[in-house]
Amino acid sequence: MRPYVILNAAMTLDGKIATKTGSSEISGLEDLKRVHELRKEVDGIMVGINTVLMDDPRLTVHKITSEKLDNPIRVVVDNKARTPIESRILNDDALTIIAVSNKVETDNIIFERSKALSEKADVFYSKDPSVNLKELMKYLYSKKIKTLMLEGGSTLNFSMLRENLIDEIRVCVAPMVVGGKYAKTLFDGDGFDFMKEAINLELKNSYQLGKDLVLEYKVL
Ligand SMILES: NC(=O)C1=CN([C@@H]2O[C@H](COP(=O)(O)OP(=O)(O)OC[C@H]3O[C@@H](n4cnc5c(N)ncnc54)[C@H](OP(=O)(O)O)[C@@H]3O)[C@@H](O)[C@H]2O)C=CC1
Ligand SMILES: Nc1nc(O)c(N)c(N[C@@H]2O[C@H](COP(=O)(O)O)[C@@H](O)[C@H]2O)n1
Repeated sequence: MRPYVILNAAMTLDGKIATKTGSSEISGLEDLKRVHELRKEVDGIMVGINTVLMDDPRLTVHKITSEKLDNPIRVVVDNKARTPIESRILNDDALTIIAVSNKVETDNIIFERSKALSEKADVFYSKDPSVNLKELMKYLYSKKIKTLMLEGGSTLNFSMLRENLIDEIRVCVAPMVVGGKYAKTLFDGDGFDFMKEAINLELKNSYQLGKDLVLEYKVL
């Protein structure tokens, strides 16, 4: 068993989720409120380590008022235990799970960092050199995460997609373009070689929110 996974992101019309320097404020206020309504509904929110290093996100419900007392559990996929100990994701607002790779077994620095992180978070130790996402999903389900919001970045998005671990994609398309071949897109990673390998989607809903366009797809 694994959580039901909803990928949510904001991108420019040219598919970028950040500029080449990592600047990523894309959504308008209305869309951010939609995102936080979704955060309120899910049991967990997951990001890759580069997103933590670039954005220092909180990943809590903080742009809307909520009667719900608990924030979702935060999850960071972090092979080498690089999550800074002072980062906001480790504050007391919610429980945090850091998933690290088996590099902790052979690299003393990584081991020491994961030990320090375990004082502030629940550390999941994967058996593989890059966190085994299927294994991680099973673990999250065992921790009562039945619905998981995936909030980027592009590398983790593609790994989750390739492993068939995404059920829905909700994307806010902002009316702007930034260009740049080094700017992150919605899905990066290695990509597929041929169109016949593409993951097919079905558009379920689309609507305008302020200046932005929201598209909601089911992954087939
Ligand atoms: N506009 C938006 O909606 C959003 C934008 N962003 C932006 O995205 C950018 C970050 O994206 P990106 O650089 O792609 O990084 P990610 O946040 O996707 O993190 C990728 C890293 O996660 C680690 N990792 C561990 N296991 C896996 C695995 N199985 N598969 C994939 N990754 C794994 C790796 O770390 P290691 O290298 O240590 O091995 C990898 O390099 C930032 O600029 C951020 O602002 C992020 C979220 C939303
Ligand atoms: N939906 C959305 N729109 C944008 O414009 C964004 N830049 C993001 N980014 C994601 O939200 C995280 C920040 O969360 P906090 O406000 O700090 O809780 C960021 O790290 C991305 O995952 N999302």
